Amino acid sequence: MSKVYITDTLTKEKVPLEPIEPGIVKMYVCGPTVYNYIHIGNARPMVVFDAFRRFLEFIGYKVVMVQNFTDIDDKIINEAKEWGVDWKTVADTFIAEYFHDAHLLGVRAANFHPRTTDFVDDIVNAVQKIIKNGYGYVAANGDVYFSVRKLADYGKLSGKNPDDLRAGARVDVNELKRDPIDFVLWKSAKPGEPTWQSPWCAGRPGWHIECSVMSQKLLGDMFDIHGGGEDLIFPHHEDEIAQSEALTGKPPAKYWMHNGMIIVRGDKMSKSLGNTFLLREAVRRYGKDGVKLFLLSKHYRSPIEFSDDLLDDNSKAALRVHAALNRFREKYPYPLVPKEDEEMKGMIQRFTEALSDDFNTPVALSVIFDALRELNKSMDSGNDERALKMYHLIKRVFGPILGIFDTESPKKSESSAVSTNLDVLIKSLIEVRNEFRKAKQFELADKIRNVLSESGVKLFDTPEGTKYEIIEQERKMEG
Ligand SMILES: Nc1ncnc2c1ncn2[C@@H]1O[C@H](COP(=O)(O)OP(=O)(O)OP(=O)(O)O)[C@@H](O)[C@H]1O
Ligand SMILES: [Zn+2]
Repeated sequence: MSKVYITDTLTKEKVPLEPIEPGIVKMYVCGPTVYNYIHIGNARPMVVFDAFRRFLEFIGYKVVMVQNFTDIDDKIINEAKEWGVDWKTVADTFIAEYFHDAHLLGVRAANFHPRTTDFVDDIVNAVQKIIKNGYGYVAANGDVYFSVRKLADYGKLSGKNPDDLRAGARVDVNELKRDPIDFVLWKSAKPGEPTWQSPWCAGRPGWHIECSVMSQKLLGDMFDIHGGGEDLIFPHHEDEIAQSEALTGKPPAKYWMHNGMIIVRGDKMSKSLGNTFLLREAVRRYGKDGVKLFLLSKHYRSPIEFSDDLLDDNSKAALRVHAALNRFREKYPYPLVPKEDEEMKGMIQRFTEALSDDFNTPVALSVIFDALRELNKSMDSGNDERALKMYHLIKRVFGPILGIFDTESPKKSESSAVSTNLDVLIKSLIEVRNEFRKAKQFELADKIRNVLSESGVKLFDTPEGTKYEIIEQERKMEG
């Protein structure tokens, strides 16, 4: 089995992946809080860790993967209140929508998809143990907090220093915590909120404890890789380490892997900031493989600036691959298996080496595009034998490892025709608005902006011109 290197967030070094149990990689990836449709930022860890898992399987590992759903949280409760339904209806709805989107994107389900509220008994037991071990305390109102100062090396994952955090912390007059940087393990409910029984008060788990408990329950005290977006390093993963050390004396995972953020004009794309581009809309406009190439064409730890143009370029690249695969299959509808020759071996080796080097997908993709060029050349020159080899590499070896090119390219369906027309329509309105602005007829220009905004189309004036985004279209359509 070839050696795989990954960048471990804890040591900040590229280290060889040496699983605790040889041959098996146990991986836990933090999943979404389910109160809305997922956006293209949430899709990044889904795509990256799914592809990483496929790659590990390709080189011979067994992989056990867990991805949780946070199904109770203030934001879920607030949405439920707004819509006049209970929290569970909101959570169930967006878990169903999550699976719809994962399927659309060709992201395989994890082995386990635990939900927080299915583990409340275990969470209560864990909180009790943390208190018993001297790391937790009960506040006057029944909240339970983790006492950060009990851990000498708190902050080691994020590089944050408890004294600096303390200096920057906002201290409430009604402070229940003994130290402003303590974090909540169990929180009491406000009137009307859903509750679970506990020895301290009727309430619900804090956010961080769920992942410590579910990962321990499903993967053991210590597993191999803990993953998620880098926005979770602090406080979520830092606090998970603190909790696991308080519970077992060990950190939860041997390695930490974090994907970089999808950025929109300097901010992280996030449901709570409302600057999202829904994954479903992205797949509709750019195709599943266009979106996946967009997410995999940069190294997983680098940020990606959200850009229509970049998505468009990747969508076109995906179409070029589909066109070549289709052309080959028109001649050979049921292509069989070619004999592996030195050229194929060499390309597989380059591909594998790239992914073994901290999962370098941009380099791996360049091998796919080399194979694409050779496929087209071979078809042009009538070398069908070599064309089959290149087809085989793209369609059956490289594609499945990255989770791309496994379905037919999207046909020009009615919906994509609608979306093309919509794009033309919006761009024409933007042009008209710019004409008005040039003529200093700002009232009319604003009217266009407002009408678009009411239809869920948000305009952004950038140095490269006016761009638009369709915001939360599904919700707008209900109202
Ligand atoms: N902009 C982003 N780029 C890359 N990954 C992201 C981005 N936003 C969230 N993630 C990742 O998506 C997963 C689900 O996160 P979560 O549901 O907290 O998303 P969110 O949009 O940030 O929501 P919220 O606004 O509620 O914090 C996590 O692994 C998180 O790190
Ligand atoms: Zn988590």
